[in-house]
Amino acid sequence: MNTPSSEPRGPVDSSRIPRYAGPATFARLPRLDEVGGRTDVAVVGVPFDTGVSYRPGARFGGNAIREASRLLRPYNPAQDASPFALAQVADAGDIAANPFNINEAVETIEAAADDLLGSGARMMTLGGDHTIALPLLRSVAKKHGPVALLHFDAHLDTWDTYFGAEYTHGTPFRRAVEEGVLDTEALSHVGTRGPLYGKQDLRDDEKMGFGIVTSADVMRRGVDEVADQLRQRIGDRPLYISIDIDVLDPAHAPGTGTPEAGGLTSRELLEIIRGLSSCHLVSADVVEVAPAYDHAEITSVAASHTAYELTTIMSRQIAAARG
Ligand SMILES: N=C(N)NCCCC(=O)O
Ligand SMILES: [Zn+2]
Ligand SMILES: [Zn+2]
Repeated sequence: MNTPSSEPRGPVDSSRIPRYAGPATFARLPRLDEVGGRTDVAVVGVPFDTGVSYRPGARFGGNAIREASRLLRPYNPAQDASPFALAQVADAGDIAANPFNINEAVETIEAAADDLLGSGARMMTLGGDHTIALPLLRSVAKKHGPVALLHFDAHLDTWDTYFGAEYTHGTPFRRAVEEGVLDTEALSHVGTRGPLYGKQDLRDDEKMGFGIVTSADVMRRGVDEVADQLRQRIGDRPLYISIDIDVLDPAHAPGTGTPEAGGLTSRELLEIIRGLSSCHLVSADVVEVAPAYDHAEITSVAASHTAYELTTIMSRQIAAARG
């Protein structure tokens, strides 16, 4: 059992056991049951993609990210931290969501998140399609109240319905605003681009409280200025970061279901995240990795590094809070 006085159990030592050997956990970390069922940061998969509007396949994203994360090393120089030594990080396996019933799947994901967050863990969730952000945010809000949201995505995901369905990967953040689980003073999309259904999409989104940093804004203003602006908007509120991997340009993330040209580079994404290391990050997700469209693990490597930076932020804060 991990207690503040016991040392966290870290990843398998890749100088003794080849990193390509054995079943994959995120970053070769222990499974949750190997650390007594309690952890500070739970990396959890949600193999669910019944909410997609175009190419399916994100149900395989979590395991692709785990496979691609074998090469992550324990010290993160960009944040000057050893995330797996500062706090216990463990792989909590997958949430078994019903692929034939979206409403039931959303309930299952919320209940599983309640259990993990209730045990004191922060969640680093690996999707799955973007539908899963809604039950995750519901659960986070039960614990922290309405949270600030930083949403990296080519898309707004604040649309209303598709084919009459309310729970889809294009609608989670409209539902979240309607349900009051978000702090509407601190909502930002980053990396937005591509064609919309109409100008009203932007008006609706603004009315919900979102600010937009487009992909072109990131290019023109640079990552430091963008991170500064986001930090100011977030302040010391509890923050949830949701990263749709299609925020990256298809050159950096071909393995996804709804690709849009003109996106961020993986370097830009990682640098913006690092610029947010002082924010109070309560949980995060990386979603929409669909390995069937990937090549040479380009997308899943980018996603694994993204999850590594987010995990580092959470671990540093947990260690700092312990003093
Ligand atoms: N969340 C993602 N990846 N995509 C949403 C796109 C919704 C649409 O097809 O309009
Ligand atoms: Zn998207
Ligand atoms: Zn999305």
